[in-house]
Amino acid sequence: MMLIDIRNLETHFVSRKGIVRAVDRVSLSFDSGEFVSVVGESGCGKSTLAYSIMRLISPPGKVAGGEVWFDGRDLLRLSEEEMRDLRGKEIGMVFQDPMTSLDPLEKIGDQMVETILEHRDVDKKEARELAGDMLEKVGLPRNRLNYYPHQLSGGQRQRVMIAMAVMLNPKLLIADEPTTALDVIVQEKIMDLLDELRGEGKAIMLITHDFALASERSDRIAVMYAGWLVEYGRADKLVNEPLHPYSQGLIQSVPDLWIDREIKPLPGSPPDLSNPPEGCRFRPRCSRASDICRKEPPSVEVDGRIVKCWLYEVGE
Ligand SMILES: Nc1ncnc2c1ncn2[C@@H]1O[C@H](COP(=O)(O)OP(=O)(O)OP(=O)(O)O)[C@@H](O)[C@H]1O
Ligand code: NI
Repeated sequence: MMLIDIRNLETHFVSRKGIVRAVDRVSLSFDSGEFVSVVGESGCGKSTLAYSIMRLISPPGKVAGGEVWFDGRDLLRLSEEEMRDLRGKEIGMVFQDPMTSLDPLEKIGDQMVETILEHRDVDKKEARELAGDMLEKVGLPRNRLNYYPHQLSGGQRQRVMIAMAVMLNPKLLIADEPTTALDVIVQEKIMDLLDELRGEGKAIMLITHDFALASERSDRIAVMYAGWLVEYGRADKLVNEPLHPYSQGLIQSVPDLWIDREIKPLPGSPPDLSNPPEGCRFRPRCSRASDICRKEPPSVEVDGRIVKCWLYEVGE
């Protein structure tokens, strides 16, 4: 049994224009000690997938179907109280902008200690000790406990967020664009840190629109397009020989992946999800589209990978 097994997950947002199927029957699973990246352009449903796992979708959004098996339990069937206890303790999450999740008026150490005391049976002194240990673990000096968030750089704040996300020793860490606002060197250091946590046996789910970043560290890559999981499989295979035309397009548009190769930008942009194209949602941008693509493609297993594309349906 895998640590996390997502089956047919569906999350909708109801808008004036209709129902937005931001996560549309997505299935994927991975195990402890695996680093999985979820990639895709803006608006393809990556964050919605993460928030759905954490049950943090609020109206007008709603998880409309599916299962999220985590360590033997379906998270979608837990009570709100069980879920609150599980967040942070069993699944940690780092969000894109640390300033929205850190309290600007409270010192880093006090914020960390509060969370530890909520979940752990320790006294204040022990909690502070643990908070200091966690800062050191993410490469910050202990005295940062006495700093306010605004006294830290963006990279340091992101480290604090990661320290807070892993201080209760969760089995899974979900990081949604944790390095987007950071320069390349700091970005690499944060990636090293995630790598290290994977090395300790945690599962890492990194959400990023940066295919190059994903390809460097991941064991597996999930490619999302317009709410669909269009390709999922081992990272090395997916990067070297992408199967889905969207994966191919994404990879060809990334400068860092190959040196001797012409970079081809991927024309167009993802559809408006309140009114997606009929059949394959990638069809209007796909150079290999044919008549059959007016029908929704099946998810096919090819070479240990899952691909949602008619090209791989045997007999078509
Ligand atoms: N609170 C919301 N209300 C209505 N629609 C939403 C809401 N949050 C997300 N959506 C819609 O769901 C779809 C997926 O959005 P999501 O934020 O999950 O994409 P993403 O892949 O994380 O994009 P980005 O790379 O920009 O973060 C988009 O069409 C978006 O407009
Ligand atoms: Ni997002």
